Amino acid sequence: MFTESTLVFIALGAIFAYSFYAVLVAGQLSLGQAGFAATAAFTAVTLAPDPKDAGDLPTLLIAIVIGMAAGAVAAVILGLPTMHLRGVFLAIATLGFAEAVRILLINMEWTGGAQGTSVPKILTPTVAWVCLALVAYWFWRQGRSRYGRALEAIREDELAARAMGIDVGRHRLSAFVAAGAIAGLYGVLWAYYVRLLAPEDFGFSTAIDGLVTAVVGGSTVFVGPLLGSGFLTMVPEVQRSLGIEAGWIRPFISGVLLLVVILFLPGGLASLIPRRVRAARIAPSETGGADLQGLASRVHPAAGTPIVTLSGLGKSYGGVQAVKEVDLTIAGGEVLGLIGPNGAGKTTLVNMISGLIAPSSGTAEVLGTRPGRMPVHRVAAAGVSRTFQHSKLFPRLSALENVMVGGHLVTRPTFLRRLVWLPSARRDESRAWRHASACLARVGLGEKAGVTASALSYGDQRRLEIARALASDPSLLILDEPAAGMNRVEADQLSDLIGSLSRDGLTILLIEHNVGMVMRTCHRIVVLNFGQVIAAGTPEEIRTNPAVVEAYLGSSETEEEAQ
Ligand SMILES: Nc1ncnc2c1ncn2[C@@H]1O[C@H](COP(=O)(O)OP(=O)(O)OP(=O)(O)O)[C@@H](O)[C@H]1O
Repeated sequence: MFTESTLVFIALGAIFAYSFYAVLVAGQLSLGQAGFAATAAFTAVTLAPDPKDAGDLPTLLIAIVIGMAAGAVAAVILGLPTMHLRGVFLAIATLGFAEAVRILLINMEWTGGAQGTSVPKILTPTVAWVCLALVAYWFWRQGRSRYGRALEAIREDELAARAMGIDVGRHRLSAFVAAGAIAGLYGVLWAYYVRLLAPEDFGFSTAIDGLVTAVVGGSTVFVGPLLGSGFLTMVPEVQRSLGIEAGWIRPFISGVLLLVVILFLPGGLASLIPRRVRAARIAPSETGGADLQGLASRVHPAAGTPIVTLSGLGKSYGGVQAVKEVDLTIAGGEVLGLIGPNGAGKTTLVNMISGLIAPSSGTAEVLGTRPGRMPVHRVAAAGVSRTFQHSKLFPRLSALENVMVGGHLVTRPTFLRRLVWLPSARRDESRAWRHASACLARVGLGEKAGVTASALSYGDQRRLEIARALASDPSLLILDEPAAGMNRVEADQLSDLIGSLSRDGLTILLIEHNVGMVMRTCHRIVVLNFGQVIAAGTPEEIRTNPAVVEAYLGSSETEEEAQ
């Protein structure tokens, strides 16, 4: 059953599927890989020496280098203008590129046009499988690195990944370039195996085959493409051995399989060899310990120095003026409460402070940065970290992995060092594990490190967001309704935690509807109503301020008493 050609086609199919996997792990859907493969194949067979002069293996190696470089360059050229596109728009743009390449190649003389060009068959199953092993190895080592976690975080929730300090644009482009290089490798290997290389080998159906193989195999676990290719390549073999001749069976089964996988196995075939892979990532010995292993080393601004200065800050959405002319200073070490009725503009205001939305008027200066005028990850790097009103965890990652992503800014890149097994990479990874574990322990989730974020209770998810925000060692921590859904005991524990973080020198901006907790926890409170600051002062001053009682406290205290 395993003829030489079956073995080669399993390897080639898997390598091509890895070029889809490379971007799917970062949540990108690209169909341009056929174009990269075609560019690489024709460039390589044109530039590489003749095997008769140079020898089979040297020729193949030179062609592989040329092809991977051509694929990567094509990906940079296509990626730069398209990386801001998402989902189906990226798929369509990249598909357009692949079709344009195919049409161009058909109409060129040097490619042999539609007839194609003959290429010596010098690829052996051994070389094909060595190439596959190297590609699989690359993704295996990537998976547990800081870079791999950042890509997964982007796939799970791009906005939260930005807020954790991840440069999303750069990461998406590098994943795209890896896809281009691997598709280039596939193109070259294909060219040197099929004898006749034609632009039609890289059409729309080729791209769909690669995508289906990656998705059926599993696009979140590194063995997925290999499983997918093994499975789909074996379908016609099994069919032949059963004496079934019909040629439509393979595409039909591919289609049905895709449907079954999407409906019942969203993680693909690889999810059938499950959790062990994930669980092994969290050794029990690594989840204990409470010291921060030197990763929390930021020097916080001195108490009392202004770290947030807002002047005339405003934001309007069409006719709605969500925030109007807000002037506010937050001093280092302060715990500042931000309260106000629903729709008062609290979330809009903190979104401007953390750089997620740009103000329509006025200016904001936060820890020396200008949020709204620079990328969110640079504001985060200056020491701003936050939780979100509606949970923005990375749902398919474990609690510990969520917090490790939170530590992106305070940990060193490990991927390239992991490729060559440098011991320093292992040391850095375990420091990152221990740092994340300490953050989890601090919010009381030390025992739940291995639990998938989406499986945690609502209260635990709120705590996990705080642990993740703490992992970046922030100077300014913004908590957007962290006590929502918590009972009184949990809210009191949260209040104690905020107090202890403040004693560590953090500045905290707390948005909360639980007024009792805000009064107990904050040094100063600012009240917003209809986008404007209507009062600011100590908890006692706010409690007795008639305007605040009328606009907000009257109703919310009644609500609280009723609970
Ligand atoms: N993206 C948006 N597009 C249009 N209007 C928006 C947008 N975001 C917020 N608004 C409007 O701006 C106003 C302020 O909303 P915001 O969410 O900032 O209030 P909030 O004080 O955080 O409210 P809540 O306590 O309910 O969370 C509301 O009227 C809201 O409808």
